[in-house]
Amino acid sequence: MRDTLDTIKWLLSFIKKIPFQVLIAVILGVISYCCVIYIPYVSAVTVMTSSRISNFSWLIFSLVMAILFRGIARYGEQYMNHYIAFHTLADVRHELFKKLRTLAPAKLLSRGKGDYIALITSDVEMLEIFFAHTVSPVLIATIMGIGLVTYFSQVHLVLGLIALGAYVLLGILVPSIQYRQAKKIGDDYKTSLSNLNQTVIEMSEGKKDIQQYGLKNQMLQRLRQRGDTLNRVSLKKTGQLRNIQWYMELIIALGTIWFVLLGVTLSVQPDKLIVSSLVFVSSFGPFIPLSMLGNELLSTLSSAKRLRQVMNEKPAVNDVTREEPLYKIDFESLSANHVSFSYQEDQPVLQNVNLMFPTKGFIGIQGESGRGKSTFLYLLMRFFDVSKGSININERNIKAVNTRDVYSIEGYMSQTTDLFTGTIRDNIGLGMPNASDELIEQAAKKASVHEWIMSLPNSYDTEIKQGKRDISDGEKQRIGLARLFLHDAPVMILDEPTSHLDYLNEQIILRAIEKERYKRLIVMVSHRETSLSKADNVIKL
Ligand SMILES: Nc1ncnc2c1ncn2[C@@H]1O[C@H](COP(=O)(O)OP(=O)(O)OP(=O)(O)O)[C@@H](O)[C@H]1O
Repeated sequence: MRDTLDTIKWLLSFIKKIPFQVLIAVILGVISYCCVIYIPYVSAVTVMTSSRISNFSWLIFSLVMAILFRGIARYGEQYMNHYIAFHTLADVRHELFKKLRTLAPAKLLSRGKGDYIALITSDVEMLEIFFAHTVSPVLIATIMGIGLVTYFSQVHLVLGLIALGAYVLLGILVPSIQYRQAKKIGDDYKTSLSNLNQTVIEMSEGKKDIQQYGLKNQMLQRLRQRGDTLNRVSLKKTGQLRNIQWYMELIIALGTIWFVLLGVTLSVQPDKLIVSSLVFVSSFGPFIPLSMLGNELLSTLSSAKRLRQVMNEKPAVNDVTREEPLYKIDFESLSANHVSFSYQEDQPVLQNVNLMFPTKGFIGIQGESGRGKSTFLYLLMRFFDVSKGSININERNIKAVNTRDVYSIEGYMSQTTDLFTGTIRDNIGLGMPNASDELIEQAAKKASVHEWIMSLPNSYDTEIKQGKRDISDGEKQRIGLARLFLHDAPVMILDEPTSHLDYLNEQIILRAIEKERYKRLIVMVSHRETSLSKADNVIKL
């Protein structure tokens, strides 16, 4: 419960930034429902109190005006609600991306891609229900409820109480019962949707293995199972919605019968009873959307809770921005001093590692699989903070070096290079968007990828399309290397850059790296003897 309230507070904090728009939406909503009620009210009153034809022409005029105002106000209310929703959704997305940037890369390593996609797309989209269909409708229903109950109470207190009861049932009780009933379904729905997303991604990425190992039927079965689970949960959701419509109609029908019967029993004046009954029948408009809200709000709140969880997650490391700057020309030393590290308590990955790197040269790092070689490189890059000891740059603890300085002194490259949608030029110049063509070509030449690029029809302007597999791993790695050379950091940290490559491509990359050993420090993790044989010194972890 506390968590739900905190989540609602969190959602409201976005709405609070645009109170004026919310106020307009509420005013327009109230006007629109007043117009709806005004139509039967004025018709009944005119019919009962007048027989003059001129009054009927006034009635027609006022009905036309009411319909017109109703249309305009309703459109305006919907427009404002969606304006509020899109504005706040953009705000949420902005905050989410900002947060993901602080969590990257350490805290994102353990999340599945399906999870991200669900988070960034459907979870954020789900908040629209809250922003567009909850906040102002609740305020409108509250204002309308107070006004209507006051009106009916003036006719007769009991009629006021019946109206109050019907509105409370429709606007509060039905949605909260539905909310409680559907609580589990909301979470199940999200989980099964995210599982289905994950399976589709895995199948798409692992299609070669699926083909090779004859896993087609097995994977299809898994896909079917996950699809069936999602269908089952969706059906449950729809069933609940049907029930709610039932309850709603029952409340309106029984409420109206009680209203008229009690009015007659209590001897309310017949003309007043007729007018107020007509008003009562047409007064449910503001409460019906609320009674349908429980189901929707549940999924919305479970999405919001997931988003809030990410927003509250603490980054593995906090960026340092306020220390005295270091400049890369000043690079003097890099060392690990009594470094220990564990991802989970009591499961040490590295223990008491001591290393002093030279300022220039080619240092290889070797070790059995799982010994923590990649982890050690993460610590050198400060993707994670050490559990004990320290990593020092220029004899200053890396925790007291501005993050931008760490990244300008150290460049990192891993086993695979991710290419982004854009041209090859953009991809090489990723870290230096204003780099001249000359600098980009120089970097590409150093990485031995220039000739291949020139053989493409649009050379450096060749577009790379996401997901298309028309660039080999070797070419990708060489583009990654060119990116690193352009970055021109005095320390290059490489995590098995040739592990996916054939001998020829490995040698091309190694030759490119090797030449740099007199200019900068290269720290390279590798399993391959052929790669490590070129190193000046090989350290075993
Ligand atoms: N993000 C993580 N969260 C928890 N445990 C992790 C994480 N990343 C790695 N590990 C674990 O830490 C240990 C060291 O992993 P690491 O990738 O650093 O080893 P490695 O020596 O580079 O292995 P390999 O040579 O196979 O790449 C492994 O047991 C691994 O399962």
